[in-house]
Amino acid sequence: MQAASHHPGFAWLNQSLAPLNAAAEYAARERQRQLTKPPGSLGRLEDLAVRLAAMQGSERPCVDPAWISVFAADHGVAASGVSAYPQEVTAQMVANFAHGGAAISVLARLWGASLEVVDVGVARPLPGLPSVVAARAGEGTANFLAGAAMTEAQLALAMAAGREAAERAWRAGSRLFIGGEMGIGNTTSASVLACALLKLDAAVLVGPGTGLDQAGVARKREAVERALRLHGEDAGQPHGALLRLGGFEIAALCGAYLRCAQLGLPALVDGFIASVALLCAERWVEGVSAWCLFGHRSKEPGHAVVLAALGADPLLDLGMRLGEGSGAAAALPLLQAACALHNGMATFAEAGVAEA
Ligand SMILES: Cc1cc2ncn([C@H]3O[C@H](COP(=O)(O)O)[C@@H](O)[C@H]3O)c2cc1C
Ligand SMILES: O=C(O)c1cccnc1
Repeated sequence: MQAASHHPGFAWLNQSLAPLNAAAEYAARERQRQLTKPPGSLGRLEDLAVRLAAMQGSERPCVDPAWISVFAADHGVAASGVSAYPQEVTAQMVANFAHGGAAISVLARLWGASLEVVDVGVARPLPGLPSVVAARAGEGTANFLAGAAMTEAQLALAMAAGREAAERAWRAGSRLFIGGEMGIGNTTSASVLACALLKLDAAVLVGPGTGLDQAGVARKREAVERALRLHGEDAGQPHGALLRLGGFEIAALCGAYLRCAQLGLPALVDGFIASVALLCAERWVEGVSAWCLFGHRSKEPGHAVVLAALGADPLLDLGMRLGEGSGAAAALPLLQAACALHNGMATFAEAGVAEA
């Protein structure tokens, strides 16, 4: 763990990560060899079951019930014309999540996952949404083209919002955590965070987000370049990067992945923004990504770069570029299948099938 800050709000980050269980991993691998199929014939579904066994400390892994937290917040940089959509969409989508009408709402219902929405700092939340968890670190971040995006205290609050979501999932008996995000402008924040941490040029990371045209992408790239000139020196490590360039929802996701790794709760990672949050977490405390599986490769071009930096090879590549946790949720039934096959298939001995 790097010495980032003496702010007491970060003390929880000193807790050690949970260990992976080598005995359960071995037992699961042995079981896979005995199931009625040629060894290896279920491909990555076999590896998924074995990795989940190591994480859950059980020869018989299970991802149900799965838990989804969608973190929502606004971005000061949205005022600089970096998104195809206006900032109000963040609050409007929070209402849509609460009413069950968003893509992630449908997928959560379809696969039987519980879904909560956490307001980490929407600029102007719509009134009368009792089902939204309030964990507000502010009324959106400040525009990082003018100064730091947030204060130290706000960063601690936003990361604690993620920590608490992981703890709610854990207390509810969830076996898998999915984090999603909603925040107009957050692909700009995620791009500049990744540039600062990976020391890459804006051109490598910046893409269309919600659907900018060429001129829009050029404007966004210029904004990212300006932010790097302003903050790059102080943003080479995750604490400084999140403080100066972050979003509250990205910091919350970072905190959630860190807490999942401390608790020993496997996380299924979504697209570009979620992966950048995980990059922050992994740079903060090495080993967090060992607790993560990767749902999909987003069409946002920067995602491939961040996945490579994390050494990740996601399950799906469907051309999705939505966020909200939707790409992770789309991969959830594959994890369910991996566990069901692992736990439910007969062994050669049980079925009386001859081995090779
Ligand atoms: C209706 C709507 C629903 C969404 N759900 C997720 N996002 C996604 O788009 C945003 C990031 O793109 P950018 O940086 O270009 O603003 C985030 O809120 C992200 O989750 C959405 C965007 C829109 C418009
Ligand atoms: O991959 C993502 O997370 C993504 C891409 C574009 C827009 N919003 C989210």
